[in-house]
Amino acid sequence: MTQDELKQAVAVAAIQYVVDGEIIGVGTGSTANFFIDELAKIKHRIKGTVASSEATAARLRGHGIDVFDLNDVTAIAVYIDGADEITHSGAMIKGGGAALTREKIVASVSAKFVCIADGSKLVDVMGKFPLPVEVLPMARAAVMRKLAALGGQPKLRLKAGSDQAFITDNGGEIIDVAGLSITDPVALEQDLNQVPGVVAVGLFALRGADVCLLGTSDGVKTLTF
Ligand SMILES: O=C(CO)[C@H](O)[C@H](O)COP(=O)(O)O
Repeated sequence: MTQDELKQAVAVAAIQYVVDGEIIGVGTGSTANFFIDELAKIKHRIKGTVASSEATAARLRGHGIDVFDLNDVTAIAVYIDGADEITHSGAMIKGGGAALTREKIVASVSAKFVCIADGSKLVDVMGKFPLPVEVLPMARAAVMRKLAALGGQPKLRLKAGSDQAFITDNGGEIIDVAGLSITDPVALEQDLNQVPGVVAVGLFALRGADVCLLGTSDGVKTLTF
């Protein structure tokens, strides 16, 4: 199976976690996009959604699915999103699609986090995928020095085909940190959360996934944490 077929398979499997009559949190990225297209087929069953990015909101609305402002919502039944890496304990690196801050906020309000990923995302130790960190632009250099002091190789994310910084939906910039071997993701997330100028770190360990639907050539495997 191709990687896209695996993503499609987990997107289909995720529909069983959609709670009828409730608001669903929706992630960002290519796997989340497959899920959105599946969700559109049962949109009459849900109250609506909260989106983790402008791109996701646009895709949901394109399917005629209601998108609520998080400020108008008190509870989200389930949050469904992809990941760049996930461990056997449900900790994740996210933010390859630059939506980590809103993803973390929407996930924090959600009763359950269902991660949907192709099998290549399951790792023993995270860090092969560079860790995305969203920063306020004025703090970029200061935060990069701190990240280098932690042993990482920080690199400012650029707009594709340009030498300009990529700007997130929140007006922030993204630093991608290579070279980290993340043996204690909870401690690293706590430490990086304390660095002034960091808006959000793409480590989801303090609030990891509750379930991971993993696409493999043997079918969709369900990991629960
Ligand atoms: O965190 C994310 C976006 O910020 C994505 O969930 C992550 O990058 C995985 O993306 P894809 O499903 O395209 O592999």
